[in-house]
Order: sequence, then structure tokens, then C-alpha cells
Amino acid sequence: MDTKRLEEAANKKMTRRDALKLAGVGGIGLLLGAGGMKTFFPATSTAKQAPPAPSSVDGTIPFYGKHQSGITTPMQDFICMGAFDLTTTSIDDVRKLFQSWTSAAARLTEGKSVDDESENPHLPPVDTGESMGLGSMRMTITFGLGASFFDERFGLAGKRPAPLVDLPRFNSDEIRKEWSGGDIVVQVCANDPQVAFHALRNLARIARGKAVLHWLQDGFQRTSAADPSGSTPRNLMGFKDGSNNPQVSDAKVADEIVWAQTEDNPAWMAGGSYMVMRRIRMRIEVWDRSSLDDQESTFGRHRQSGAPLGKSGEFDELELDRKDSAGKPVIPATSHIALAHMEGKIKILRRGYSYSSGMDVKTGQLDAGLLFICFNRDPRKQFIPMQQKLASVDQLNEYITHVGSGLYACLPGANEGGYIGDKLF
Ligand SMILES: C=CC1=C(C)c2cc3[nH]c(cc4nc(cc5[nH]c(cc1n2)c(C)c5CCC(=O)O)C(CCC(=O)O)=C4C)c(C)c3C=C
Ligand SMILES: [Fe+2]
Repeated sequence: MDTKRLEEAANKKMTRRDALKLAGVGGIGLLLGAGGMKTFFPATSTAKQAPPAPSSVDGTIPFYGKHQSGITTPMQDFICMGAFDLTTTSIDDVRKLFQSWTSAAARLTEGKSVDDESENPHLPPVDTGESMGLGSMRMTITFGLGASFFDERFGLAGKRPAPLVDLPRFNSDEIRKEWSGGDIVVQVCANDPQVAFHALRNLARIARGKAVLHWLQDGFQRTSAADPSGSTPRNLMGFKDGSNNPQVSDAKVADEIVWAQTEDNPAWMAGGSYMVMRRIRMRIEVWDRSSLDDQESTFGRHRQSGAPLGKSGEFDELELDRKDSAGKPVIPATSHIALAHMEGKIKILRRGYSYSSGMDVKTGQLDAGLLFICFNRDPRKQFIPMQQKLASVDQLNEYITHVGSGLYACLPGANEGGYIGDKLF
């Protein structure tokens, strides 16, 4: 079986529907209105199975296809993500850049060097060399366009997709320009940090004279070596993070939540998705001094098991109406999950990583948190209303600050012989 089929098989390994079938329970879908978008969610979408463990630590994930990889792909262990600003004002240069990036990305994700080496020893090597002999490590490279890509420079202003809005300012945002925006975002994920860094570095090298890095952020989660079972990873606050993510191995669910559809407009974005990035710093020292009760009430889940408060299993159904003997909700109404659940009507695909970027030399505190990444079919109907709600009353706000932000139109995938962006420019 080739790697693509192995991965598909791994994705399909245990969907919630399979689990229900095994349990002999018939699942009936519900059609719910979500801000004008008809959204299909399985009836008990909160009670589900762990995401499938990837088939192996190494392996190749195909770069070409209908969708870009790195969106619904099961998460790798590391991320190296950067945003570029274009320094050229020529659309021909931009096209050439995307053509070069596409062929380089296809090679790199196969574990090859960025291009064939020159035989001239008087020239610098074509590839920087630090991933020589390493595998492709399930690497994916995903490209997205920021709103500034559609300003007056390239004659594409009329083509800016309506969902690619300027994100509003949310309550208590402390967004800094140096960690935000950018004309183009490149998300590299892999099961090895050196392989991921190598890819981003070589793409930056190719961009010389056309684009420069605006921000760069590394991220990580526990490695598959530390947890071969692929159980839900824990964030830096010690809680399982990702338990109630939608099961996007089900293409119907992915189409409803993640992939822009032809009817959504513009047609060239069909098969693409809108990525939100938020660099969210955690007040780790304050969190570490709060009681276990406070921590669990903040998230609405038990720390050890990841189960919703009052339940014992991580994937047990959320019952937000349940009250204790004193008539108080078992899961506090201002807990993170009670709010983010959005009554089951609005969903996003989260794909974030922890980050640790040293410390604040003035205060001696850690600069660490969550590189929050999520994918939306239309962020105006998904991330924005969700974050508006969280920003206003989430108990978690006591412990976090959003310091970086970006919204990017992740283009549909390219076919072999084509390039990322070929439907637009
Ligand atoms: C606007 C969207 C969200 C932001 C920003 C966000 C920040 C954030 N989240 C955690 C930790 C957890 N989040 C959990 C669940 C959860 N979070 C969101 C959305 C945002 N989170 C959603 C949609 C959900 C699922 C809600 C549901 O329907 O159940 C959890 C619980 C486990 C899980 O399901 O993943 C944790 C833990 C942090 C630390 C954070 C910012 C730093
Ligand atoms: Fe969350």
C-alpha cells in the first residue's frame, strides 16, 4: 500500500460513525442553522473517539491534490511557521515565486533536497544541507494569503475574498504588529523540528529579492515517540487539548466546517480554507499558583482524564444543562468549553501548537503559550463570533493574552504541473 493510501486508511481507522456502528448504535444527523450556513453535525458530535494515530512517524504526505495538505492532515509533532511580506511589486515575480515554491515544496515533502545540486564547487550549495539523510517526516507545507496581498500593488484588489476580512479587535487583545499579518503565510509541520526548519529556511532563501520574513514562530507538542498511542496532547496548562475537535476524516464534516465551497465565492477558493493564527501568551506563573478546582472550572474539564466536569471519560458527551444538588451548573457557564461549544451550532478545526520562546528579560517570566491555529470555511460565521464570545466572558482570559494575529486564505491544492495560486494569478 502506498503512503497516501496508508494515511487515508489511518484517517479512516476509527471515525465516530465506525465507533457507533461497532457499538450497534445508529447515528442520526441533525441539520442546524449556523449564522445562515446550514451545517451538518452528527447528533452527538461531542461524544467521540480519539483522533487516529498517524500510521508512522516518518512517511510522505503528498503535496499535490485537491486540497493543500497540513489542514485536515492528522497533526505532526512540530511546526515552523512564518509570514512573508512581498518586496516586489511585479505580479510576474509573485507568480514565479509561487512556481518555485510549489516545486520546492513538492520535493521537500518527499524528503528530497530543495533542487538538484550544481556541480560547480565555486557556487554556494543549492540546498542548505541540514536535512541531508533525514526522511520526509510526514512534512506538510501549506501556503496562505493575507488581506494585504490584495492591496493596490498587484492589481488583485478586486479579487479579495469576502471572508478574508480584517479581524476585529477583540476584548483585551494586546496584538503586536511584529507577530501579526503578513502578505503570505507558510505553515510547515513535520515530525522533526530540523526537517521543518530546513524547509522554511530554504523557502525563505528562494524568496530572496521578492519577499522577506515578517514573523516566524516555532511550535511543538509531545512527540509520537513519547506517546505512540497518539492520545490527545496536553497544552502547557496541563490539560488535554483537542478532544472535541470535529472528525474531519469524514469528508462531509470537512466540507461543512473547513473547505470553502464553489457557492461560497470566490470560485478560485473552492477547496481552500481560511486559517486563523493567534499567538496566545499564557500567564503560566499565575496559572501555576491557582488551585486544581479553579483550573478545572476554567476549562470545564477534569485535568487528569480530560472528561467534561461530572463525567469520567474524555469523549463523554457535554451536558451543559446539568445542575448539581444546589442547582448550580456542573460545567460553569463561563468555562472555556461551555462558551466555545456555541450550543453545538458553530465549529472550527483547531490545529494549534504550544510555543516556548524564551523569557521576558524584564520580568523573568516565561514567554510561552499557544500558537492557536484554526481552519474555517468562513471565519465571519465561525471563528469571529466564537472569539467575540470567548473574549468577553471566558474565565480563561484571566490567564492568557492574545499578542499576535492573522487571517489567511489558504489556497486550494495544486495539481502536478500547476502551482499553488494558479487559479488566482
Ligand atoms: C476562538 C476559538 C478558540 C480559542 C482562541 C481558544 C483558545 C484556547 N483554548 C485552550 C484550551 C482548550 N480549548 C478547549 C476546547 C475548545 N476550544 C475552542 C476554541 C478556542 N480555544 C473550541 C471550539 C473548543 C471545543 C469546545 C467544545 O465544543 O467542546 C479545551 C478542551 C478540550 C478540547 O475539546 O480540546 C481546552 C483544554 C487554550 C489553552 C487556549 C488559549 C491559550
Ligand atoms: Fe480552546
